[in-house]
Amino acid sequence: MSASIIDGKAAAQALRERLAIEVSRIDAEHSWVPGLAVVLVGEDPASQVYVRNKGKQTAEAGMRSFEHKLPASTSERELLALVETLNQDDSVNGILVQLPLPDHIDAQLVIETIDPAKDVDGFHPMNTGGLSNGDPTALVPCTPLGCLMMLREQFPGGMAGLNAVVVGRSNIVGKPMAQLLIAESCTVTVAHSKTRDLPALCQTADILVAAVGRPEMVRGDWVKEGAVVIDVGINRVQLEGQEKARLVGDVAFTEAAENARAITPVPGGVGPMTIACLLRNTVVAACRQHRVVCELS
Ligand SMILES: Nc1nc(=O)c2c([nH]1)NC[C@@H]1CN(c3ccc(C(=O)N[C@@H](CCC(=O)O)C(=O)O)cc3)C=[N+]21
Repeated sequence: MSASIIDGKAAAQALRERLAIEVSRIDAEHSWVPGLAVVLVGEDPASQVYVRNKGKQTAEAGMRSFEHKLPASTSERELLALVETLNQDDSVNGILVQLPLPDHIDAQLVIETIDPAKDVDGFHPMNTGGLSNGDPTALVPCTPLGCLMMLREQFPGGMAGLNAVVVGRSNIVGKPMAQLLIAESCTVTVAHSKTRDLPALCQTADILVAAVGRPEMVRGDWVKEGAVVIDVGINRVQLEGQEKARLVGDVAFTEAAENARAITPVPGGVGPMTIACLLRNTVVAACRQHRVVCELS
């Protein structure tokens, strides 16, 4: 079988178009627009890519974008004070503090300082707890949410009873992805660096989500015939004799595409959907804060 390629870029654009329509409806009926604040401390390259695309797309959807770029030397106290200011600011409906943060800042403390109602990353314990309890009002982390949306398109009849393997157990992707798949009634296994015989485990997966951050670790023969493969990895690899770094996923794409029924590419797969879901979470959060019904389909 040769896999169909899941077009995350197109799916993200379609989602952003629906968001723009909802934002203009809200503006017309209620005279406010959702606002998203992004805080970047220091100069992590992955975060810079993210911020670049995000600011543009927030504005294109008709929303307000507030960027706070702070030097790497910013103290924990200063960052917490900024978060508290943003918590109090009614024009800010969503707050995202880019991770990773410099070592001298306690990232968990920063996350726990964000008002859970404005935590559009879905990292606050109130939201992670809500997700695991099946609370429909919990804000869901953007990357796993984007993966779920693409999976739902692949399984019009639902995912109940399917074997899902999530490779990676991070708080940002692996754990919340597993929760979402459990809620879809999949049988979920979370694999990680200590997992024994990872290839054999992956071969049992109807749904395989790779989120480990290791370039092309998942090989073609790990993929079951007809599986749907979601590649969350965004790895910059420097090839010899080439000037520019190339982006590759956690999955060896060409090999895996021979066995998979459908697969996300890198770039153009999960990445664009992550940003679109961030905007979605901001619109949803803004509607809740204003106690108006969100009419997103
Ligand atoms: N609090 C927080 N939340 C995050 O969600 C978060 C973060 N911190 N820190 C950094 C990482 C990274 N991240 C990306 C999202 C989209 C693309 C993206 O759109 N990638 C394009 C490629 C862009 C390119 O060409 O370089 C694609 O995959 O097609 C990349 C990276 C979100 N992150």
